[in-house]
Amino acid sequence: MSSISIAILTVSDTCANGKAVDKSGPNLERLVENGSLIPNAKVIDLVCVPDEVKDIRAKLIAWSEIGINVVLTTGGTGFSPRDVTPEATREVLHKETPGITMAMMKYSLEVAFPHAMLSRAISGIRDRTLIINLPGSLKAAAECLSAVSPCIPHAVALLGDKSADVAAAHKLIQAPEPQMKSVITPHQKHSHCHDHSHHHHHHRNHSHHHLESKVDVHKVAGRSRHSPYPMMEVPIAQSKVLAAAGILGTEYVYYRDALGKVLAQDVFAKDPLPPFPASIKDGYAVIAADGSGKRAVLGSSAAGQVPGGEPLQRGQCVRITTGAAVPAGADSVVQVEDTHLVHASADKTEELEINIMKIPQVGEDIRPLGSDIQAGQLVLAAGSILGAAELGLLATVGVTSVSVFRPPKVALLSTGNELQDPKEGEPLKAGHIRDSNKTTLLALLQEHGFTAVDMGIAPDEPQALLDALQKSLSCADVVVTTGGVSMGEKDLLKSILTTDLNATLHFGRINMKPGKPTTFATCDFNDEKRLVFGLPGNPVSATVTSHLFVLPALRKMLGYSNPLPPVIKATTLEDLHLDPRPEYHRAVLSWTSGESTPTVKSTGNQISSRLLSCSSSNCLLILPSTQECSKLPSGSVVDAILFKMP
Ligand SMILES: Nc1nc2c(c(=O)[nH]1)N[C@H]1C(S)=C(S)[C@@H](COP(=O)(O)OP(=O)(O)OC[C@H]3O[C@@H](n4cnc5c(N)ncnc54)[C@H](O)[C@@H]3O)O[C@H]1N2
Ligand code: MOO
Ligand SMILES: [Mg+2]
Repeated sequence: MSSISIAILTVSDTCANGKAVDKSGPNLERLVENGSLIPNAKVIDLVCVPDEVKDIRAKLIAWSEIGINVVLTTGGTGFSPRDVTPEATREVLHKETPGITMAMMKYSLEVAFPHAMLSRAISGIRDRTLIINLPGSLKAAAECLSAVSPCIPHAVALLGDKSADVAAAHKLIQAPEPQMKSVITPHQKHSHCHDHSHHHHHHRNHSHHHLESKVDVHKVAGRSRHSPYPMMEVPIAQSKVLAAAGILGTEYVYYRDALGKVLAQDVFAKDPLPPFPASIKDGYAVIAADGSGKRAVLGSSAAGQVPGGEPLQRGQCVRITTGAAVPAGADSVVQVEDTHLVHASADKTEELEINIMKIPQVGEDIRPLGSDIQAGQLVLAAGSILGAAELGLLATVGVTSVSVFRPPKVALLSTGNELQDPKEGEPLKAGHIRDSNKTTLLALLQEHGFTAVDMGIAPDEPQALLDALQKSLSCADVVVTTGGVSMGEKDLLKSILTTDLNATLHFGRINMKPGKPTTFATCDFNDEKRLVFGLPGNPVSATVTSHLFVLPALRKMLGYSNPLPPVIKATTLEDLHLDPRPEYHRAVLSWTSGESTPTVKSTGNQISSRLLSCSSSNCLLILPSTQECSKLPSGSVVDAILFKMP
C-alpha cells in the first residue's frame, strides 16, 4: 500500500513574521508521524504563511499540483478580521466535503461548547487533494484532526482511484474500434509525491532525510584550478537533454484543462457534422427541378428546429435560415437576395408566395450530412498538440475527458548565501541581493504552460543544499536550480549531485555565452528517474539556458515531437561585437512589410548579470564565435531563436 502524503500549512501573521513560534503545525506533524491517527502517513512539507488569501491559495494549489494527498491547515478560521483561511480554501476547492467539516464541528461542540461555534473551518477537494481547515490552537487542531482522521485513508484511496476514471473515459471512446497508437503508455507509472514515498518506510519524512553530505568544503587550497568538465557544444548538449527527457505516462483531464497538452489517444467522431443536410444561406429551400419562378411558401425551418410535416411538393418552398435543417423533399437553397416577395398575409407576418429569380442547382447552398466530419472519422490523432481549434473539435464531437501525457512536475530551487526573498519594504541585508531567478523562471515556465513548485532558497552549505535537493527530488520530475555551478569554493552543486546523490552528470560546461557552467544530470530517486538542471546563477544565463535546455526538455516530456524552439533568419540593424564563445544574444525581432527577412535589434549590454538585456527581447541571435576581436557588420543575416511572438 502506498503511503499518504500530508502537508501542513500554519496560517499565522505572527508566526510568519517571526514574532511567535509555530506550535500547532509541528504538533500536527508529530501526531501524523507517530502513526496512530492515520496509518502509513508521512508529512512531506510544513510551511507557515501569513493570514493572506494569496499566500494560502498559492500553497494549497502548489501542493495539490504535486499530488499531496491531504493538506491540513491550522489557523485563520476564527472571527478576527485577518482570519481568511476558509475563504482562501474555498477559492481553490473544486468540491466541498461538508461531512468532514460537520464531523469536526460536532466533535468540537462536544468538547468546547460554546466556543466551537465560532470556528468557520471548511474542508474539500481540489483535484486529488483533500484540504482540511483545522483551528489555530494547538489543542483544538489536534482534537479536530482526531475527529476526522478515521475517514482519511478511505478518502485518499477514493481520490486516488484511477479505475473510475478509466471506466468513465472508456465510454467516451468514440469509434466502434478505436485504435490506440503506439505512443500511448497507459500503464506507465505516475510519479506523484505520494507514489514514491512508500519506498522509504524507514524514513519518517523526506524533508528530514538522514543522507549526510560527503562533500568537503574545508580544503579550499586543494581545489581543482581547472574545470574537469569537457566543453560541450550547444547542439550536442541539447541532444543529450532530449535523449534523457521522456514522456511520463498518461492521465485523463477535462478537455477545457487540456490546452497545450498532447493527446495520448485518438479521438473519433460519433455523429456526423452537420448531423442533417444544413442550409448555408438564409433563404428558401426549394426543389431545383422547379427552376425559377413562383413558389408557394409552406412555412419555415429555423436553426435549432426539426422540420416536420410532409415532404416538399413541386411548386412549394420553405423559408430557411443558415444552419437550419433542409426539409425533406427540398434539394437546393436559394438565398433571400435572389428572390422577390409576391404575396404576403394581410398582417405581414407570413410570406405566402415568392418569386425565385435564378435557376437553382441541385445541392446548391446545402452542406450535405457529414460533409464537415463523418461519423466514425478520426478527428484528432494521438500526438496532437491541443490548441484552441483542437479543444473546439473535442467540444464538437462531445469528448469532454481526454487522455493526455502527464505534464512534468518541476521544482525550482535558488541557491546562494547572498539571496533574500523579495518583500515589499524590506531593505537588502548587507552583502545580499534579491532572488530574481526564481520569479523569472516561474514566469517563464508559466508563459510556456508549465507550472513549478517554489522550493525556496538553499544556502551554499553542503548539508542544507543536499536536503533542499532531496526535498525537491521527492516532489518533482524535473529539478531546476540556479547558482553554484561554476568554479567558486561555494559552487557545490556538481559535487553534491555526483558525490551524495549518485547522479550521472551529462555535461557541466558548455561552449556558449551566457551559460558556460550549465549543468545537466539525471539520477534515480526512489526508483524513479529525475532530471536536474543546474543553471548558472547569473540571471541572464539562467534565462537563456532555460530557453535552450529546460523548456525543450519539458516539452519533450509533455509529448511534443518538435520540442526545440524555431530558428529563423533575421537581418541585423547594427554592428555586433563577437565573443570567443558562440553567443546567444538577446534581441528584439520585428517584421517590416516588404522586407524578405525580419530585422533584429540588440537589447544592449549583454553581460550575464544584466537582466534588463532580457527585458522586451523575443529572440536569441546565434552569433558565431571569434578568436579575434571582430565585429559582425550591420545588415548581416543571422540565425535567431524565436521564443515569443514578435
Ligand atoms: N573562475 C571562474 N569563475 C567563473 C567562471 C569560470 O569559468 N571560472 N564562470 C563564470 C560564469 S560564465 C558564470 S555564468 C558564473 C556562474 O556562476 P554560478 O552558477 O556558480 O552562480 P553563483 O556563483 O552562485 O552566482 C553567480 C551570480 O549570479 C547571482 N545570482 C545567483 N543566484 C541568483 C538569483 N537567484 N537571483 C539573482 N541573482 C543571482 C550571484 O549573486 C552572482 O552574482 O560564474 C562565473 N565565474
Ligand atoms: O556563461 Mo556566464 O553565463 O557568461 O556569465
Ligand atoms: Mg559561482
